[in-house]
Amino acid sequence: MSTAAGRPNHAKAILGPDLHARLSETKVLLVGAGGIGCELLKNVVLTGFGKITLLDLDTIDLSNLNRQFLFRKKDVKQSKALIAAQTAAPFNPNVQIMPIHGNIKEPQYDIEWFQGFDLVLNALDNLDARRHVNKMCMAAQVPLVESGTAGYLGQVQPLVKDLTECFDCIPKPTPKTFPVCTIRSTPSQPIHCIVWSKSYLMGQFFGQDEDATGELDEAERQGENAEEIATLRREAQSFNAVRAAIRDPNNDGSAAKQAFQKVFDNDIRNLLSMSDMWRHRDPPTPLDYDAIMNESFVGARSTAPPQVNGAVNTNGKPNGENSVQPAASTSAAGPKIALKDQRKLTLKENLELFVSSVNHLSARLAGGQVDMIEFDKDDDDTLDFVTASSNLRSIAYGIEEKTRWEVKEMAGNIIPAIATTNAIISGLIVLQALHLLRKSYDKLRNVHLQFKPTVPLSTITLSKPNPDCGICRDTYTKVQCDPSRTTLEEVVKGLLGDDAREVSVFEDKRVLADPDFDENYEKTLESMSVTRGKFLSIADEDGEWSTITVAIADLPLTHPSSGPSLILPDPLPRPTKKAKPQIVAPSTPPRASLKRSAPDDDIVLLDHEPMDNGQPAAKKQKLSQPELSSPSKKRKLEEDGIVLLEGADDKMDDDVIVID
Ligand SMILES: Nc1ncnc2c1ncn2[C@@H]1O[C@H](COP(=O)(O)OP(=O)(O)OP(=O)(O)O)[C@@H](O)[C@H]1O
Ligand SMILES: [Zn+2]
Repeated sequence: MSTAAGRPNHAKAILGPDLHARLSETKVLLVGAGGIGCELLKNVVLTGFGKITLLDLDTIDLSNLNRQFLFRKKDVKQSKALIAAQTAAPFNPNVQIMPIHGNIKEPQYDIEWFQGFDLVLNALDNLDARRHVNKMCMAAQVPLVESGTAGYLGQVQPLVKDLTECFDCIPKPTPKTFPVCTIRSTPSQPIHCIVWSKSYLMGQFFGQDEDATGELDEAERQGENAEEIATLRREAQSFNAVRAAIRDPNNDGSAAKQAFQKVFDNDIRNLLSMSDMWRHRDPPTPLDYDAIMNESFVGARSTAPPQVNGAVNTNGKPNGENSVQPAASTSAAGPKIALKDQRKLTLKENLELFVSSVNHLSARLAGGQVDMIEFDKDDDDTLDFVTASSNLRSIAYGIEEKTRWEVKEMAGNIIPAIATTNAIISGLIVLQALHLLRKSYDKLRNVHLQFKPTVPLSTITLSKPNPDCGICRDTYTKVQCDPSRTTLEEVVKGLLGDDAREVSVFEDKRVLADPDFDENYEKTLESMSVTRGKFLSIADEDGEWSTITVAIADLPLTHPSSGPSLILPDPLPRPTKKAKPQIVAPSTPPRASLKRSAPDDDIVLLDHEPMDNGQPAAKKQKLSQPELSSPSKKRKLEEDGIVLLEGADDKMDDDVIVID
């Protein structure tokens, strides 16, 4: 029987009537309707999970169609969740699919919402959303199956609070970073130029206006080197002039030339004047706009391969290392028939691409539709800009140029998505989900799809939670309240009851109170933006007791408006005694995080200041003080990219890009 109506019989025969009947009552949440999510939805529908909620924030892109089989060309630009639900619903008329077009991080998807599910299945593509769902599932005590694919590799991991590791038990590998001087002044590889262009230059030209004048005035007052400050001021002013020209509605195209001359000519000349810098390395060559355009430019080195048919460049030498870059408009890498994206551009072509991309981006900003533009690998104008500007920088520094295709891969950190991998992983997710529903916890496995033809799948018995984990070792609880009428003190003191321990209180990365800082206790939660969907963490000062993490939920709908503004849990949460505080990383080696595309995860631009959460300086300052005696919290903050400086002498790793 192969009709939709008959399909559940297959599942029933395999699962047995009991589990099959239970499945129809099972409420499952699927987060993500992309590559894995589409396959997974098809599987859960056919298996007979009766009540499926499918959530995705995105709309369908043309590039999704080669592997996200629930979508067709006519669906492009429509909500992924809606269309996936519509396409999959007829596969099994016995199931209900409730699609939601939204971001899982929105506050309405709070602890109570998560508690409405029996099971959560992740099909996400970024660390941030994965960590969020992990925390929500730990707080709501709902089992989660986490998954990811990267090319031919994949992983499925069931996560159950108190029974197994959670997603955050093992620190994820530190994102790839480069020393700031390499990016700013002394690149030696194509990736350095791509990072510079994507993460620095894009922001300077098209990003939000960050007026550095105040900071420089302050630095001057503090007695910093006056000459250096004057140079920084000049640099900021010339960037401001270019930014203004780019945003000028009357820009006649001259902004692109101005931008080019600033970064590829003037700035390089300034760098060359620091002769010490070039004692042991090859100096860069300033690029001359007019000479390149009229094909008379001589001077920059190119590593572009020789042209076909033994072609020679304008000065008679074959192209290659240390030869002179021709300004000719023929392709440096091959015949004209090569795909536009897959051939290297000449110097002049790169300049022309720079000019046209700046003009396009400038028109978008000057038109007032947007006030800033960020790099997006699927936005042709930003990709053109990053391709052209990174290649121009490479040429100035004698580094090999890259094709637009290669730049897209490197800047977008893309590993090709493989539909078969997604299909295998989605099948494995359902198998683990069934173990969870049967409560066959001893059968749960961490499964890896690997590149070994003889052993394509490896299964690993699940590890116990890491006792130092800053997420799953917390004691979770919930308060229902009206945040506009409830003070921090009412919540904290109410939850601690007779417990008179000294504590610090956090909301995410913000320190709201500690034993020496109690001004916030009398404030309402709302005045500190602690509202529905957020968590407060109450950490023991001595690190002896587990942190109490409190989910903020709304008052019940039936709660009388004249009733109390806060309903505390009954019984009150009981933190557990920690074995011994440790400030060491767990012994388990970090595993590779499986994410196929995570352009924003791979590069960290760290400022000397801790992350600005829009908080006043005093509170940000709190973060840099050593009172964070809850070791798990400290480790978690460090993983989040917050650097806790223990004292005045503490130094930042120099393996970090600091862009100011
Ligand atoms: N915070 C979030 N809330 C809801 N959905 C999310 C969130 N973050 C990511 N997603 C969704 O997770 C899905 C991941 O799927 P996938 O990795 O196939 O990405 P994609 O965007 O479809 O593909 P590609 O990145 O290759 O263009 C995407 O559809 C994305 O919209
Ligand atoms: Zn954990």
